[in-house]
Parts: sequence; structure tokens; C-alpha cells
Amino acid sequence: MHHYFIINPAAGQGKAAKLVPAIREYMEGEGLPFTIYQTKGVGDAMAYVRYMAKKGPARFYACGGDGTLNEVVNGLKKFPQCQVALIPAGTGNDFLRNFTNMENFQDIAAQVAGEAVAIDVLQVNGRRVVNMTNTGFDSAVVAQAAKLKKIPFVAGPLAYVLAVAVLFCRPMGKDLSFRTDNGKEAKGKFLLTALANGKFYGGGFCPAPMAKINDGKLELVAVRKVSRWRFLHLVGAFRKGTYLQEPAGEKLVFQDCCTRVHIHAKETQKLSMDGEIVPFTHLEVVVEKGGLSFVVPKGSALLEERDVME
Ligand SMILES: Nc1ncnc2c1ncn2[C@@H]1O[C@H](COP(=O)(O)OP(=O)(O)OP(=O)(O)O)[C@@H](O)[C@H]1O
Repeated sequence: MHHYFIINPAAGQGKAAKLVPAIREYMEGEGLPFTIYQTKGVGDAMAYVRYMAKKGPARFYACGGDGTLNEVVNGLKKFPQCQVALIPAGTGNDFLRNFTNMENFQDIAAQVAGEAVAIDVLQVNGRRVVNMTNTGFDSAVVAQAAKLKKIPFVAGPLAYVLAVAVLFCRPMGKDLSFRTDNGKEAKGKFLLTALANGKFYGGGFCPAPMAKINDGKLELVAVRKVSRWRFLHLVGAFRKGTYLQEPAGEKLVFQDCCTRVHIHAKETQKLSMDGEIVPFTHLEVVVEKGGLSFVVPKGSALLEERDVME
């Protein structure tokens, strides 16, 4: 089997490019067939992977963040015989947090020796999402930070802090309506909505501690509009994944574990798909059960809910 290493030089402020010497040394030492490819811009990883997958079964290592992984996974939409691995070199690396012994993901030998397992992916209006798709205050922060980063001397974390401050002063809560294939419905103003395959997003926030990437289900959590004061109070619990146990949690959150969700927004909203922002008014999110062959490096395993809560 051929091994393709897809390096995103823009991810994690250049972390991925630093992996190249170790990859080359290991693969040459083992005499394994491999190719290292540096992506040239947005969409290039997807196009390259789609082209190479036509040549036959192969393993594609996404070397970057969740955005790079998303592109590789979308490139393999029609190639179930190909495998995907992740060598984390991004900023947030949230998908990785769904596994134990995360350090093994950096170890080229453990990656090459790893076995592929079937995991679920989400189809969001036809595009694949491997970790999380979300809308509300959080996706607005990502979009606002991207704008602020264009200002000289405003980079990295500062852009996010400023974005939170700007949005905190604006009206919060968006008009959304939901329908799931379990027959659950909800309508009203919502602060944050996450449709989760994985448990984490935003650099370690845990909106869906009960999500499992191989259970054939997605977790829908939609937090209703609350006062700014309550919002501030909830942030810590939201980060830890304990907010669902808050008093009046059932009234606060519309929640379902299902396989299909329809969402309608009264006005155009920003949607994050594994961290990439797109506009939407209508969404259909469907689980593609076991749709991806994902390599778990030797020595790692899937994280259970109890591991998060400990
Ligand atoms: N050569 C390139 N130049 C600029 N952008 C690129 C290039 N190659 C890929 N990209 C884009 O870089 C974006 C960010 O990549 P990625 O999400 O992997 O990194 P990150 O944002 O640092 O990490 P994370 O999502 O884990 O926080 C993706 O949208 C991808 O399409």
C-alpha cells in the first residue's frame, strides 16, 4: 500500500513542514513506498487526494489541523478502500482529543503500524464533516477573528479575545428551528448549536461529552439564549463538558442523539464545518455510519465518555 503524507504548510503556523525530515527518515529506513505532498492553498489537499485515490488502495496522512483532515476526508468520498490518518500539526487539533495516548499520533512508526477502524462522518448539506459542525456565538467568533487578523499586529489568540469582546456587546441568540429523525422539534432563540461526531471543538471545549465517533449517531446540543451574566457563568462548565448537568439543564439545552437533523435559520447564519466558516439558512445533517477508514496509531484507542468526565 502506498503512503501519502499531505503537508499543509499554513497549518499551526508552520508546524507541519517540520515533520518532513522525520517522515522521510522513517519511511526510507523501512523501505516503504511513500510520497510527501505540500498543499498549495485552500482545496488543494482535497483535489490531490481525490486524484491519487483513483490509482488504488492507499493510506493518506493529513499533516495539519482539523481543516486539513476535513479536506482529505472529502477527497476520499468515493474511495472507501483508502485509509485516512492524522498527524496533528494544527492550532486546535480537536479531533485528536477523541483518542487516548495522543502523543502516539506524532510518532511516525506508531502511525505506520496503526490499524484502520471504521468511524462515522457527518454529511452536512452534502459536504463531509469529521469532527463537528456548529453555529452561533462560537462560529461568529471564528469569522470575526478572521476579519480582525487582517489588522496589523492583531494575530493568533489576541484576534479571538477581541472577537469575543466585540460579539459579547452585540445582540446574542439566533432564530432557529430544529427537526430530528427521532421526531423531536424545537424553535426559538439559540446561543450555540453543535452537531457532534467528536466530543471537542474550539481548542478543547467539550460541548458533547457523550459523542462517540463510531456509534452511528450524532449528538445535537443547542443551548438556548440566556442572559449575558448566565452565559459568563456557563463558559467554564461548557469547556469541561459538565454544562448538561447544570440546574435546569433540560430547559437550557435542546438535545438529541439521532442520525438526521434539519435546521432552518430565519436569517443567514455562519456555520463552522470542522473550523471552516460557510453561510447557511437551511441545513441537513446526516450520519454516514462507518463511512471512513481511520487509522488509530499503535498504542492509542477511542476515548470513552468516562475518560472525559474524570
Ligand atoms: N499552502 C496553503 N496556504 C494557505 N492555506 C492553506 C494551504 N494549504 C491548505 N491551506 C488551508 O489552511 C487552512 C487551515 O488548515 P488547518 O485547519 O489544518 O490548520 P489550523 O487552522 O492551524 O488547525 P486547527 O483547525 O486544528 O485549529 C485550511 O482551510 C486549508 O484549506
